[in-house]
Amino acid sequence: MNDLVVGFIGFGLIGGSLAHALREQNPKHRLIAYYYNKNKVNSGLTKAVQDGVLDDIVFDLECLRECDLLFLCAPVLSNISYLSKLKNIVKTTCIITDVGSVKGNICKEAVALGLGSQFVGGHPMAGSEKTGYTNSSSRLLENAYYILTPTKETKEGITEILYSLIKSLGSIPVILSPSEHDDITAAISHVPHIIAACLVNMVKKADNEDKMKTLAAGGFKDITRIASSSPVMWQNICLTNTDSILHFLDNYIDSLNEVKDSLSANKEEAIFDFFQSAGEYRDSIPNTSTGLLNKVYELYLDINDETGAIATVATLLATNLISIKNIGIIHNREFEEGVLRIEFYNQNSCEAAALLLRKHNYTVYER
Ligand SMILES: NC(=O)C1=CN([C@@H]2O[C@H](COP(=O)(O)OP(=O)(O)OC[C@H]3O[C@@H](n4cnc5c(N)ncnc54)[C@H](O)[C@@H]3O)[C@@H](O)[C@H]2O)C=CC1
Ligand SMILES: O=C(O)C(=O)Cc1ccc(O)cc1
Repeated sequence: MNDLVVGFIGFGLIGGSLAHALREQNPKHRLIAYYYNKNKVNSGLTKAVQDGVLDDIVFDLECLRECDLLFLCAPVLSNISYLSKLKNIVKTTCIITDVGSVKGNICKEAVALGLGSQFVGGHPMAGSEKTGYTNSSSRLLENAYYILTPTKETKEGITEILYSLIKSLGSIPVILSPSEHDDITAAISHVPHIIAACLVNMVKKADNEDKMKTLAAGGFKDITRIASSSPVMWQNICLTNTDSILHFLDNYIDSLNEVKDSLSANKEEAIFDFFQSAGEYRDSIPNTSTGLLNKVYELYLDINDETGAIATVATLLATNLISIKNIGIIHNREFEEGVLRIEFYNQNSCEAAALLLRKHNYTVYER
């Protein structure tokens, strides 16, 4: 990729992670971030300059005139409001994209302002409940799906350029329409965040002596981790993807009422089926999770059912200096016969192991 001038508006967890990844991909890109308050500069931005991740902080949107590529990385409503301010500033050749969790409104606004031809919506499907540059890392984007939503008017070639750039940063680009994006993310991200917050608030209300908080175990913590996310960010998401969120919230309320009915009527079989069908679908979700917290580097491998087969694989990897984090036979619906699952410490080891094992005629599955 050529040396680019890349601008950021909003420079926290996601903006910072993109900047890290761009810097690693090509140290010669010029990376600049706009900040809206000259008198109280965000310490993350100053740190990014010290780290050599940013070249400059600018306080005037006019300074973004030189950008070849502009990432809007503030909360969704702020990103939308910047488009009208940028309209008479950016070059016509500048590609404008955003990273917001909702895509319909911003794509519509870009078209309405006449910026549709140079705008492509973007959304890295990776992140965490943490905020700010200090929590950012290029690893956040590694192997993460990164959705791109061109507008009806995006000029030919623009989406392709962004697609290649995203790929070169280690993410997996996927193209969707803005409405399909908003529907999918309402179901798999936005409603689950609301549910996590509801669960926490339910316990908070009932927990008069903090006994519940003290005793809260792994399951509760797993399902509510995302309740610690930025309230501003989630307020913005709820205010912009309202229709899709309401639709899936209605479905969710229906399913809660079904469970309630099964419990009230003591329907043993229905209660069992409820948990079983959820478990089956949950187990079928690929384990190649994204984000800093749960990244898993794993391979699956057919091996002969004979003594020493696992040891042979482990020895082959060890003699090639590839460290194993975990190894074991697994059985699930996808691999009915059972396969060997090997987990590694990082992406490089995982890729090197796949190459090596294939060279030794093993059948390797990467998910
Ligand atoms: N946190 C996550 O896991 C993910 C977030 N997103 C989206 O990325 C965007 C940014 O989120 P994060 O980086 O997580 O949040 P963050 O809170 O870490 O960073 C947001 C940054 O925007 C700045 N900002 C706020 N209002 C601004 C304004 N009016 N003008 C300029 N800058 C402003 C803040 O100072 C902060 O540095 C949001 O639109 C969010 O929907 C997308 C994928 C994952
Ligand atoms: O922390 C998590 O697991 C998340 O779900 C992070 C996240 C938050 C918002 C998005 O639009 C995408 C990903």
